[in-house]
Amino acid sequence: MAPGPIIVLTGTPGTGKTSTAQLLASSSTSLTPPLPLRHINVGDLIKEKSLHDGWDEEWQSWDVNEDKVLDELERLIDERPDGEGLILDWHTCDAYPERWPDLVVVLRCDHALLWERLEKRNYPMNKIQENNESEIMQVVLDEAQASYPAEIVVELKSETPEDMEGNVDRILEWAKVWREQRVGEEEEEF
Ligand SMILES: Nc1ncnc2c1ncn2[C@@H]1O[C@H](COP(=O)(O)OP(=O)(O)OP(=O)(O)O)[C@@H](O)[C@H]1O
Repeated sequence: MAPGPIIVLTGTPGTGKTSTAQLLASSSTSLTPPLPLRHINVGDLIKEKSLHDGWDEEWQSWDVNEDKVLDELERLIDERPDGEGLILDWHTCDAYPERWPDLVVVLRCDHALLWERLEKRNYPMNKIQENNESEIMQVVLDEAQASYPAEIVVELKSETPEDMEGNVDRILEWAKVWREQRVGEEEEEF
């Protein structure tokens, strides 16, 4: 069996990547036949495996070492079991090699709603402002569109629980079609 798809799930912090990825990963096993999608929270991985060069006090975040992150992700990609796909959940996406993603999902959210979400998390004001401006200026969407072919980049609204459920359904539908195409290609090669 061939490996499953690599889905890049990106967006400004607070747009709902982790919540969506968790629902997507848990729902993916209920497909028939199952197409397990493993959720990789890249931010957590950076902390757990120390893939950084220390803590940035001003921005209250880790100074990420991209080379280490890419090496670790490459290892996870190469070692994934047959049939398993990966969801790469991170607030940036242009560091990944172009060959990695089969789908790039950019979550979007109204900036006032995003402000509220980040305030609830007790983010420092400079970080709330920076993320808010970034969402208004669609920085992550531009980054995704500049880095990957247009046909694999999709922008999805993530403002309500219904949006999230609809987004997960859409991604699962995409995964089913992706798998059918792969099986067809394998049969042709055979
Ligand atoms: N579609 C949605 N509808 C309602 N609430 C949402 C939605 N998406 C996210 N939220 C809420 O917004 C907050 C941030 O969500 P989440 O942690 O999933 O975002 P994130 O993009 O992964 O953030 P970060 O990049 O900082 O990890 C959470 O409280 C979550 O419950």
